[in-house]
Amino acid sequence: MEAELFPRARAVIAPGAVHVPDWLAPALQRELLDACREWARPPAGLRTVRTPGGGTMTARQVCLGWHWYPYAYARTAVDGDGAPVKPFPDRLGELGRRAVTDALGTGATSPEPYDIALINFYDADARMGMHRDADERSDAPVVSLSLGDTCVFRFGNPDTRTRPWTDVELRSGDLFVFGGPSRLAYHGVPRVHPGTAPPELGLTGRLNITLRVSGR
Ligand SMILES: O=C(O)CCC(=O)C(=O)O
Ligand SMILES: [Fe+2]
Repeated sequence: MEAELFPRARAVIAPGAVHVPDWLAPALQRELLDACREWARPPAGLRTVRTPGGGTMTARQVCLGWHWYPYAYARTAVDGDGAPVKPFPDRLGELGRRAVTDALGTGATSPEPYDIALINFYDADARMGMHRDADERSDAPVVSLSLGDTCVFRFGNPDTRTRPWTDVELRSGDLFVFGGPSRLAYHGVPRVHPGTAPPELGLTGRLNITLRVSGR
């Protein structure tokens, strides 16, 4: 990664949606990457998600706490090997709370604990279409952590899949939190920039971890 002339600034992208660059220290990125490699193993490991229309998502996914499939949550990998979903680790819950406080302030923390992690792995050609995270029964903010390659993260509005939106560059270690009026905003990943991960991390591709509250 090139050295920046100026450090990238934290930015409010929409009401309740905040980008905090370089939130995860390199050692924590390494720890999370190692953990993702373990979580990706079977049973209930990394899988290709099939949509009801017959398509497949190009980002592959593994879940912790609750298993997401289009468009609901289950306790087992119902669209995979059927195994029980791996437990949601306490340390991710703590990380989620700290992320919300740092991004949105103490008033924004959810009374319910974070209990879902969706981990998406993007290779150079993977992307994610515009969608809303609408299968949770909680309005607690979604916490997004990025590792590896830089991507374009498109953050839109709650009403339409189309403009207005803002394209944000998410790099390894960046935090993005969306809650409040932006909790149900459409968002997606139109592009990953291959080969942009910090070399010392040791990841080819991009991982994104979203932490959520199920409300169940
Ligand atoms: O990869 C990202 O940055 C976004 C992932 C996402 O929107 C999701 O998992 O619902
Ligand atoms: Fe999403």
